Formats: sequence, structure tokens, C-alpha cells
Amino acid sequence: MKKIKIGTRGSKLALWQAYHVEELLKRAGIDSEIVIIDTKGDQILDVSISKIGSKGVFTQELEDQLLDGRIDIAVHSAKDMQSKLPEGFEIIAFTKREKENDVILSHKNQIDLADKSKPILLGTSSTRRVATLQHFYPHVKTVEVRGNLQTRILKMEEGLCDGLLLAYAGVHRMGYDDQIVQELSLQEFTPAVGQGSVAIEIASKMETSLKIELTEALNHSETALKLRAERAYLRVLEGGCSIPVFALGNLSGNQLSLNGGIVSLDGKERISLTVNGSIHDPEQVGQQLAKEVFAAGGKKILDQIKSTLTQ
Ligand SMILES: NCc1[nH]cc(CCC(=O)O)c1CC(=O)O
Repeated sequence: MKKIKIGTRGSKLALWQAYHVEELLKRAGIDSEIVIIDTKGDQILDVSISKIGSKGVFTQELEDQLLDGRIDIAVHSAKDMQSKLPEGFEIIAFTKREKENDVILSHKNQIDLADKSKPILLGTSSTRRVATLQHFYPHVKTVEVRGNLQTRILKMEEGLCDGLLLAYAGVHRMGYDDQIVQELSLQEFTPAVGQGSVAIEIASKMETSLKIELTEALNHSETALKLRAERAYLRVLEGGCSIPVFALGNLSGNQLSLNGGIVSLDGKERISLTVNGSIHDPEQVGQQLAKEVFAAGGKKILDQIKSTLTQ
């Protein structure tokens, strides 16, 4: 078999993910090499993602290279992928998911969100995290901080904030576990769709036998079932990563349950529901959750968010 070219962004986290994929391929006896591609999302570090428009900001350059055949597979954080891929592309695998929680990272020894006696300033650039904080911990203030993890930590240490609110997966992969001061609950800080898993994207024109071989080498079927349900939920909401929606799948035997919802940008309204369904139709479970969240007032919240973000 030919050598597989793995396309990735150049950030440390992206490279970790690419090496991880290279390792999984190696275990399956497939030879590969890594090709680093610069993306627009990496270059515009001082502008909020929600302002540049999140749709495909990290993925489009990689997709161009997939079409040209300069790379065979593109590796992304599953969380950063649009819920609807452009025509001609598909995801063939989701790697085994890391722990999904959000965590607080700090250079100070102690931060406890529940302690309302002390003012706390947390750095984050995610609308979901800001809104969730405002909902459960309105005494906490936030400041936007962008850039890669190393940059964010530097800004925190320089005094921009007391702590950073981040995905455990990224913190762990970059080796900063020793700076974690609090792990947040999945009930309150229900993660973004796909958090903790790596998605493998290809151009659909790839020959079927290669597709199957790569899927066998890279796909973690339990993770994929959960993410298919989560992504189906997100697809109905037409949300990119700038919309504060959340969903987390869970498997128990043949049952697939999906907990998820939406929170208004100011954190005042938050809807979180759980639906149960079958592992044989994850998309249906996601669509059912969307239906129930919309009926419970989620549609109104979503419309408000969309009109605010496009202003
Ligand atoms: N939005 C950026 C992003 N994309 C993926 C991760 C971390 C890894 C993951 O969640 O899979 C992060 C950083 C974060 O949210 O803290």
C-alpha cells in the first residue's frame, strides 16, 4: 500500500493529533508521513472566531489539499469540524475519545468556582463556557483569550486572568495536567459536540478499499456512535463552534443516550435534556434531542443567538 499523507495544521495540539494518527496507522501496518498546512484560522489569532465566522475557518485549506491530492487524510479536532461538510468530503473515522470534561488551569494554587467569597477572572474564548459560567457561577468574570495553549498560559501568567477554562483533552495532550486546579462536571459544563476526539476527513473520491482500510485502522466504533448522535443534533441547529450548544452521548449496551441543550449568550436561560435511543440509528437520537430542545424553548434561544452573532 502507498504511503498515506496526513494533513494537519501546525499548532502543537494539531501535531499531537497527527502523530497520534500516524501511530494508529503504524499499528495497523500502514506507512504514513505528516504534511503541515497553514490555515487562516491560525493566522488570525487576535480576532474572535465568532467574528471571523467559524464555518470552516480551520478546515478549508486542508480540504483544498485533499482535493488536490497533496494529502490523503486531514486530521482535525472533532470539535472544530462543521456539522455539515461541504459536498465531496466525508469523515471516515473518529479516534477513541479522551475524557470529555472541561477543566480550570491556573498558575495560582487554588481556584474554586463554588467559593463566591473571592472574585475570579477566567480566560476563555468559547461562548459555551462564558454562558455556562454566567448561568451557574454569575460571580465569575471572564476575559477573552485566544491563541494556542502555550500562548494562553503565558498571558495568564502575565496577569491577564486567574485561570483558564479549557478542554481536559487539549491540556492533557500538551502535558499541562499538573496545572489543573478543578475539573468541571459534565452536568454543568456539558462539553461541545465532539470534544476529546479526533476526526479523520477525506475527499469522497478516495477508492473504497483504501477508505475501508483506513477506517478499520483509525475508527473507534463506540466514540463514533456517540459523535454521530452529537453531530446530528448540531446539524439540526446549524451551529458551528461559535454557538453555545452542547451534547454528550453515552452508551449502555444497545442503548445510546444523548444529553444536550443550549444556553443563551448571557447565561440566563439554559435548556438541558436527555433522550434515549438505539445504537442502530445515532442520527435519529440526535434529531430527537434537537426536536425536544426546540420544543422546550431552545428554538427561541437559538434564534436570539443567531441574530446577535450576525449583527
Ligand atoms: N476550540 C479549540 C479547541 N479544539 C480542540 C481543543 C481541545 C481538544 C478537544 O477538545 O478535543 C480545543 C481547545 C479547548 O477547547 O480547550
